[in-house]
Amino acid sequence: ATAPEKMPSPDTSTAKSDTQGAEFVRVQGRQFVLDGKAYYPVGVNFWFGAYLGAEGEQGDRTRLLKELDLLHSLGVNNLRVLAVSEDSELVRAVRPAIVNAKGEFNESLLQGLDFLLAEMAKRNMTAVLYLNNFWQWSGGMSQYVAWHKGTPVLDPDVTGEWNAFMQNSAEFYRIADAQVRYHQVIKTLTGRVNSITGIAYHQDPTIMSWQLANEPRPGSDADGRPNVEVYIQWIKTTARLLHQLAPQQLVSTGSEGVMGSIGDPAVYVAAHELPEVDYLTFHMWAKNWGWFDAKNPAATFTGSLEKAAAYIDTHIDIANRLGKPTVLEEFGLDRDGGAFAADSGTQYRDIYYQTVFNQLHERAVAGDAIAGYNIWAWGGYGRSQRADFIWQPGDDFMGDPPQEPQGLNSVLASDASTLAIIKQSTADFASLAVTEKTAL
Ligand SMILES: O=C1NC[C@H](CO)[C@@H](O)[C@@H]1O
Repeated sequence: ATAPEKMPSPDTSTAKSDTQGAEFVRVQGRQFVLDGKAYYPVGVNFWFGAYLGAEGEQGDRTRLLKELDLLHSLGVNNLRVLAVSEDSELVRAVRPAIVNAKGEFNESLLQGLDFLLAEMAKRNMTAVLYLNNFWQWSGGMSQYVAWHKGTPVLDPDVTGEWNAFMQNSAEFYRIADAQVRYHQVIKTLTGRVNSITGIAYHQDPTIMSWQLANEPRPGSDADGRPNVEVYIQWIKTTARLLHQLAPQQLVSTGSEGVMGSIGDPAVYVAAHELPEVDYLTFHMWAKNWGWFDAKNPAATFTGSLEKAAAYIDTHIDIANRLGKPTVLEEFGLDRDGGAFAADSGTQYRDIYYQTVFNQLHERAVAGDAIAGYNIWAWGGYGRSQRADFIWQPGDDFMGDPPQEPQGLNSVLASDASTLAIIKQSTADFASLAVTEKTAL
């Protein structure tokens, strides 16, 4: 489906317009700019922020305020947040969902997003909101495909068949009525008037960027090549729609980089040289990509650091060539020994974080296109009470979505050594922003 030329502008008649003049994050060459100065969004993945912000039993606003205050004390100025989840039978999908098969929205969860954004604004935080998911843990693209086909969703946590799942998710790009549903979701979110601030989402400078999806891929590495053209077209069409509906905010893809582009840098470049894509994103997964084995660190940790350094340089170099900023918006590492318990160590994680932060900062100081990062993922005060660490509806939310053990990659409020490393890094980037001369 292609977006009709003239998009109906969202109804924001009840919205306040006091954001006039409020500064939105902009792109200037390889940098983000805010209020005439270089801006480095540095922070965490906080996928469950809207869930925590919901009123009553569904959410936990008291905890959310504690989390935001702690994050603010660490110098975090940016959160990457799941803005839409789809109602699904996928066994590891988060429940409840924000939108259902009929296109009806869970108003309580959207008010949770309202509350989150309102509280983030008070702490000078900006948000990256992703509008879909290539993976199963929030319904995502495969749920749209199941709605279209009227058949049970292909569940990778049941079949174990991840290549088939990825190819199935990628069918989303080709299904016209799935795109019509998705466009309706986008119009609803960008046009929503925050029930707390009265500001329309598309006029709210707290929202730095609308992101097409979490980790959209053309398909599986083995079979995804035939989908590349429709994948690129999907990015262009969706980004154009977002620029029509939210002209003051940025658009990003949510791509993992080359590893999320069937391993082909040319596919990643083709997706991100599009003028409709304002900045690049990349993610880095030492465990998932077989670099690091927490059970055998002696044999794998040094190699992981080398592979990570190379992956980072490759993606900053591509962004340099494209002349756009790039953000490392996901990276993480297991707790020592692959443990999940909150009292387990983070020796290797701390070295990994410090090493990555050092490289990002060095490249930023050199004037390269690295413009920010988000660690994956903030668990804060959340804890799992389950012997198997598997999330069940009603449990605390942690940085690990429901498809992964709760504690796998989560950075916890009690992880003092890791928090100290994060705090130092955000301070380094904040001082970089102050010292840099940026043309108005
Ligand atoms: O977006 C993601 N990337 C990797 C995370 C850790 O495996 C995962 O939880 C999430 O789906």
